[in-house]
Amino acid sequence: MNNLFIIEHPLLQAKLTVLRDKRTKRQEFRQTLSEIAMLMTYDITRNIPVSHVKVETPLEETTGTVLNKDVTLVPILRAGLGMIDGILELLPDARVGHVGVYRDKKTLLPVEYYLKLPENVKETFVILVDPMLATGGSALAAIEILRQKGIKELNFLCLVAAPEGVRAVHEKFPDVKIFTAALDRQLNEHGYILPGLGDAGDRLYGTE
Ligand SMILES: O=P(O)(O)OC[C@H]1O[C@H](OP(=O)(O)OP(=O)(O)O)[C@H](O)[C@@H]1O
Ligand SMILES: O=c1cc[nH]c(=O)[nH]1
Ligand SMILES: [Mg+2]
Repeated sequence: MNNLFIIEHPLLQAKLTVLRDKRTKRQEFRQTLSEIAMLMTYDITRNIPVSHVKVETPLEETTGTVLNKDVTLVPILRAGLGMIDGILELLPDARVGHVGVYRDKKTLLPVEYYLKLPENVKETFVILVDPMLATGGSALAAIEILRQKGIKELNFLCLVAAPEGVRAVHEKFPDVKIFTAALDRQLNEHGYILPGLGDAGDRLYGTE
């Protein structure tokens, strides 16, 4: 699939296994999700725009690299928040916008309830963040909102994706880059990802 990037690094896959394990308790789940997000940031920023500057080492002048675009992280509440601290470890200066979308448990349709973005968001490198891409409804709702704000280039960082969700996003927005640690098998009849890791928001916040 075009514009789908599966990050298969062993360190990351080992952490994903901890998250999948139903015995993993809240504190370890939180910590591990944050760590995995940090590791994925390394990959997702591979194509971030840079410029070159002169730098003096103690021995001579050489050419160095600086990032030349501000970064905006946009977590989809609530579960996306669980990845933000880890990403900020590598991008401490990033701005954070918030999009509140939850999935109605019966209809599985997205319900939007909050939006706050930085003023200049369309001039920045934007990373939309949510650990779970299931039917794709929540991601699509968030992407529509960001597109309406004039954001053209979008990177979507998730952890576990279902083929149904990837298809739904790419049917409508083929140019959105989706980065994930796993492309799982399918959705069950309640819209949960199989094998998945359960309800990410509930496991993070103890609301199961
Ligand atoms: O692709 P979809 O079918 O839309 O499902 C994925 C969404 O479901 C979960 O959120 P949830 O609705 O449980 O909200 P929460 O994060 O507040 O728990 C998850 O964090 C995604 O946002
Ligand atoms: O498997 C799933 C699907 C949607 N949301 C989750 O948190 N988990
Ligand atoms: Mg949830």
